[in-house]
Amino acid sequence: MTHEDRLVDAQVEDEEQAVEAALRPKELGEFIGQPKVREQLDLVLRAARARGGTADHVLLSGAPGLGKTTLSMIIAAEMGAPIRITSGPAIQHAGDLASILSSLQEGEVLFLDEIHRMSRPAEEMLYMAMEDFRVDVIVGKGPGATAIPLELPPFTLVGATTRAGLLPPPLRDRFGFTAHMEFYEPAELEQVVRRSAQLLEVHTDPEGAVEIAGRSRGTPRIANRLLRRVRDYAQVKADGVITRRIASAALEVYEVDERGLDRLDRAVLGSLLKLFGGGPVGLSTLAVAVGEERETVEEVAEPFLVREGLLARTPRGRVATPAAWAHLGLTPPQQTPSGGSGGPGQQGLFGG
Ligand SMILES: Nc1ncnc2c1ncn2[C@@H]1O[C@H](COP(=O)(O)OP(=O)(O)OP(=O)(O)O)[C@@H](O)[C@H]1O
Repeated sequence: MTHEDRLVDAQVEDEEQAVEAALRPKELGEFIGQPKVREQLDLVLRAARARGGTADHVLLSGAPGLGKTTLSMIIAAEMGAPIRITSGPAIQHAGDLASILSSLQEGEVLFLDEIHRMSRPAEEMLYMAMEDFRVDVIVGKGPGATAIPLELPPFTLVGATTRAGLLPPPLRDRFGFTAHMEFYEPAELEQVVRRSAQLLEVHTDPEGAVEIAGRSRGTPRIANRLLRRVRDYAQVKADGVITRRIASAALEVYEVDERGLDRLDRAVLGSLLKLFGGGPVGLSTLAVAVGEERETVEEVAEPFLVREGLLARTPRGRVATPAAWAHLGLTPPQQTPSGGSGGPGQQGLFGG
């Protein structure tokens, strides 16, 4: 199973981009949740506008689908500035960055997604561009190479990263404002669902929105995606109105349970509980039992299970928490005096 196969994955799919664009809030007042980020950003932008200048560089960190691209567009809109969108992996040479920077207009917002994945020479060029609005373009090679300084118009860099800790400190320090985006509360996701339903002209009753929000893993992108699938179901199987019953029946078809776990998550948890007595069990052994690649279990399923407090990664292997037993409606085995579960899948038997 890959990221793309999953309804509850937070990565954006290609065909999803147009509909996402239609659902994006356009101004700060419309942006739901993240109260601290909104309040702080509002101050930064108001102050910049009052000075008649350009806003400070902004770093947004947080998991995929939490609204970093949306917020960068809002920053541009609130500043009345154009926006240029690119990403770290697209900038492999310093020259790529130089050509983007030299074509920016005064006050323009440059959104650099996945900024931690930029090449080293490009990153070093960015330091000077951010601080002095200047770059040195190197012409020629070897001992005859010369650096030609190029003045840039003032601009606002909005960098986005899933992990701010991956950024080298000199880059991190050059941002005037850093915001960490948290996962959304269910009540906030409910608002996201209600707002999107209105834009998509689908009728959702309050309970229907609650049901979708509760299964959206704290992520607006997933909430919007589940809403679209529930809308399909409501249109095909009912009168088009999303009620709690319709939402839960639709998401049962798509195998997304009431806590947002999908088939893969439940397969991992189910194996851990039923075959290995709740662990500890090694990652490789667990992956074989589920019939998936080790990386899929580790990178695709586990982060959410850990965040939900259903699974723990310990030095001795993966361990299910009491909440995992409760979620799958199973009873944990009696503890043996040695502290192990006594289940059939102990680390010693299967290695891993
Ligand atoms: N606070 C919010 N209020 C309403 N809708 C939101 C909010 N945040 C995100 N969304 C919606 O969720 C979708 C994903 O948001 P966005 O593309 O901005 O996420 P992202 O963090 O940039 O993701 P990635 O890191 O994968 O690029 C968009 O359709 C957007 O409309």
